[in-house]
Amino acid sequence: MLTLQGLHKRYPDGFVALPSVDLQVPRGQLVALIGPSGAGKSTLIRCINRLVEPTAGSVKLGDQELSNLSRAELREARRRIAMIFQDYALVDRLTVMENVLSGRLGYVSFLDSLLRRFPPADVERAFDLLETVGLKGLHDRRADALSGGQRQRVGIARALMQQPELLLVDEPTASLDPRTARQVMQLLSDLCKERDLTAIINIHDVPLARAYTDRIVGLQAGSIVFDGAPAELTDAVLPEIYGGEDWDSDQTHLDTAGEGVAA
Ligand SMILES: Nc1ncnc2c1ncn2[C@@H]1O[C@H](COP(=O)(O)OP(=O)(O)OP(=O)(O)O)[C@@H](O)[C@H]1O
Repeated sequence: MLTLQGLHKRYPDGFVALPSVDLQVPRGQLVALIGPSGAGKSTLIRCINRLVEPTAGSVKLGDQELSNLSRAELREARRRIAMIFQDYALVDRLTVMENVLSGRLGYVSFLDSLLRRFPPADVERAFDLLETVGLKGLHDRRADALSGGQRQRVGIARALMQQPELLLVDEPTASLDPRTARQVMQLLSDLCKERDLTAIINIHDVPLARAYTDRIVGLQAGSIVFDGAPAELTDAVLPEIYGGEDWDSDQTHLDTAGEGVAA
């Protein structure tokens, strides 16, 4: 269970991105975080692993309070939380296998990490994960020789190498074509179910959020204005999250025929 209580973020320039967020996410749930640009989605997910430092409030993963950990304790706790990025954040000049194994860097000694020495069990697991994400046979390929969809699959395999309890996913499909975006969302959904993994996905694409997640949380100006099952996110509710006028002119994005057109 992930529990956020009174989570508050004020940036150094005084801007309050999150006034006070309360959210509970049970283990195994896949949550889509939606909302207009600037609503605070990235700030919220980054406050969970403290890539952005919350100004006040509580972030608990299971029984562990994350918001007051020392740097060393935080490093340890971050093993439990993996992140997947829109731009994949791979090292281009390294192979697929090296990128996937880098998910274990938090577990090996400093020297071993410098020399990129990993235990055979890790290498074996990396091969298994590459098969799981549909990249069997591509372990020796340089990361920059992959398609966008393949790169995101490497990012997912690297995240899973960490054996995390929580996945934080930042716009995983924003750089992908609609078909590949659906495949990536299906993969994330399957993996969460199989592994009882909790995930929060910051996503702009409402049809994809509706199709592939268990729960949708709508943010507006840093506050939760919708929290419900995908079926409850009716077209009538969307203007409450996105603001009426802008949304009306964007109705084409509401086509839920399954084509994930980025809004
Ligand atoms: N370092 C910062 N200093 C000041 N304000 C910031 C900083 N980072 C973000 N903000 C502001 O906080 C608000 C929330 O930003 P955030 O990136 O979390 O929104 P978002 O919902 O993820 O937007 P998008 O969908 O466009 O990525 C925005 O108004 C943004 O300008």
